Amino acid sequence: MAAAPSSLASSHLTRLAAAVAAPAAPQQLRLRCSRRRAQRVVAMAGSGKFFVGGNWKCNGTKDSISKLVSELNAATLETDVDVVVAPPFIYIDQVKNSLTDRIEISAQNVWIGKGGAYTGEISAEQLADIGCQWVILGHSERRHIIGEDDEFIGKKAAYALSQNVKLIACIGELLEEREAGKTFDVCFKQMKAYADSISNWANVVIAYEPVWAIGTGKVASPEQAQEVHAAVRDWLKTNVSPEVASSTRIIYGGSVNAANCAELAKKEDIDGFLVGGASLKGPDFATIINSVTSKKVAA
Ligand SMILES: O=C(CO)COP(=O)(O)O
Repeated sequence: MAAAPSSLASSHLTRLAAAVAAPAAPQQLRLRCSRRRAQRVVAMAGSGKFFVGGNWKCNGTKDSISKLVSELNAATLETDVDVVVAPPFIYIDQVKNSLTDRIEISAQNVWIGKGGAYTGEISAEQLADIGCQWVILGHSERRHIIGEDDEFIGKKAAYALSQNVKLIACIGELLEEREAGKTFDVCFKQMKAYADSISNWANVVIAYEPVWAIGTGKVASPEQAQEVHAAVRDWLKTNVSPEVASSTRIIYGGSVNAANCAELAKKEDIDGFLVGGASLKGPDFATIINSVTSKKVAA
């Protein structure tokens, strides 16, 4: 692990404040990834299904979650979208017992290995036991506020997958890393840590979440997101396999909302979204899920 959580937390907050104050970073990335439209038959290839996750983070009460679940149960959702919500651990059982089976459940974290004398932790076996099918790992808030590093995240990923808990594997660069032209380097390093630990990618979704876009209202432009998604897919092609590159969904997260989702969804390599704040409002989250229709039009 890196520095102490408290200093990490304050420097992270400083960065977030800077990101809010600063204009979006000029695009400094090298356009070294070829457009591979010819290789991907439709706007979304691979496993085919658009994927939308709602990361509720450390939000909610029994009452507010009950209201949100009612909104989601009442929503009309496009059928060809995989939908997952990630409540705080303590409400997973409530959500599991009240939410339509149409939507799967994710945890926001998991212990690195088998359960036991690990105070305050939750194991992958326990997630599986209560019917929680997914876990989000490598989220920037756990990397930069809690201090989880690549190796720790990779081990968690491997263990969760070994217990048949599917993985939403987050990556993403800080604002200063983007401004220094290091976006690809940072994302590829984070990808390598996953690749070193993962042997079967069938149950993995990659979430590109630029840290400067998370919770700031500064969404990446569709071009900025597409550029990184295409680069990550090329990285998978070179470093894992062409099959994994074309079948693994790469979703975007960071200030996605009901108004900006359609333009993002049109991009070839954006296979869905990981949504924070807007996933706490049922109708908005439903609009984001249903932005798959923009993808179909773009195809
Ligand atoms: O961190 C996120 C999802 O994991 C994104 O959060 P926001 O949608 O609130 O920016």
